[in-house]
Amino acid sequence: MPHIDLRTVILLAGFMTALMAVVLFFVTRSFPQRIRGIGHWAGGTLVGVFSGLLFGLRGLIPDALSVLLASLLLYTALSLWLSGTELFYQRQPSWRFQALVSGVGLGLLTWFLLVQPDTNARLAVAGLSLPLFYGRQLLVVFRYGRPGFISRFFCLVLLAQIGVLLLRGSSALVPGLGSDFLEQTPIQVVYLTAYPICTLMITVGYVLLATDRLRGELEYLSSHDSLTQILNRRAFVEVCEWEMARARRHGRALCLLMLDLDFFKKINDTYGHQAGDLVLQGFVQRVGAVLRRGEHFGRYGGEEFVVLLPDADLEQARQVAERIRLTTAEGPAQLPPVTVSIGVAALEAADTNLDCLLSRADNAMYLAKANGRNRIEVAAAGTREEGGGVSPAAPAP
Ligand SMILES: Nc1nc2c(ncn2[C@@H]2O[C@H](COP(=O)(O)OP(=O)(O)OP(=O)(O)O)[C@@H](O)[C@H]2O)c(=O)[nH]1
Repeated sequence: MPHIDLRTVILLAGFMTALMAVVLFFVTRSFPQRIRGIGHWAGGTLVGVFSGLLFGLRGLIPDALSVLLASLLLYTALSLWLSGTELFYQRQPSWRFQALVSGVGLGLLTWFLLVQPDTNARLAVAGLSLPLFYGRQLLVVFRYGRPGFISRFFCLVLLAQIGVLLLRGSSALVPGLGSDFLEQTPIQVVYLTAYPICTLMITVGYVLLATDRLRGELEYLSSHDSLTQILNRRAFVEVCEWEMARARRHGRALCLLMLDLDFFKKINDTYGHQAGDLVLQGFVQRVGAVLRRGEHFGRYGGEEFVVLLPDADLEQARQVAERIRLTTAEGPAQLPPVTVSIGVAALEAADTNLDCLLSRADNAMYLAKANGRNRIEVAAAGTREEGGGVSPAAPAP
């Protein structure tokens, strides 16, 4: 095996991890405060760097510093990392678990340094207790992480780190395989090279997780209405186009509802704009409760909303519209009463684009307004012109 200066490896890895700590501190400062845990990751990385430096000075400084203080810093660093991950996923930090593992680990390390000196026992204690911190992080990411490449990458790196530590810890218990910390044995060379690389990759994982969270939030903000949290017009149109193409490909039905709250201006004028906002939110909540998975709901503008019903024929769509009309009129007692007018249109072969379908639903909705509001009008097949082909089957308010 080629000669590798292990002290240099540790110091170099410490330098690179210190750079990652700086990156994480920048991320902490520039990312929104609501994304929690990044500060803990940055702090843990910095503490870990000092711990690595002390370990690297083994033999040059007293053991109390290069073993005990270094270990204390390492357990602290891993506690901060674990807490950061728990906070990142809106979990309570597991303080008791962290205190227990750190307390038992540090107690045994002190015993095997000062009372009954035994290097292999210390390596075994560290190798078997530190994976508990990584294992718990792994569980948190596995349970609460957003499915996708970044979570998978992070879990794999954590698994690799757990493997490296367990290998080192258990090999210290096998007679003949134990060695001192900076000794040039194959197992120690592998351990002291793999461990810092995994540590570095974990810090890269933290940066990736944080940027992925921010990307997800920006994506949500750009596609959802800020008042009602449903799809905004742009995102709804995208969904509609996708569903229209799918319906055409598979020869399936598709219906669109155009909903407009009645006399909404009066609500604003009578109760104030804030009460108007609450009415809009209450309306969205009630309509959301009527809709099923796979049905899409968007805010088209002001007090105008749209619902897309894949695989629904006109009769099914009319039934959904009626449930929406009823639940709106029932409204909660603590909010100003409101009603809704609804236009229903089904996708037809003649609808060359989404605008055709939207305009037929819109026309039917205007007819519902003209016919007295708080009612449903259905655009009959083949109607393209304003006001044409309205079903008389619409229920009376
Ligand atoms: N509170 C609140 N009001 C809004 C919002 N967006 C639009 N509006 C109001 O909605 C009202 C719409 O009024 P109009 O277009 O005249 O329609 P309407 O009073 O509902 O009458 P009809 O549609 O004919 O039944 C306007 O007063 C807008 O200011 C919003 O986000 N919050």
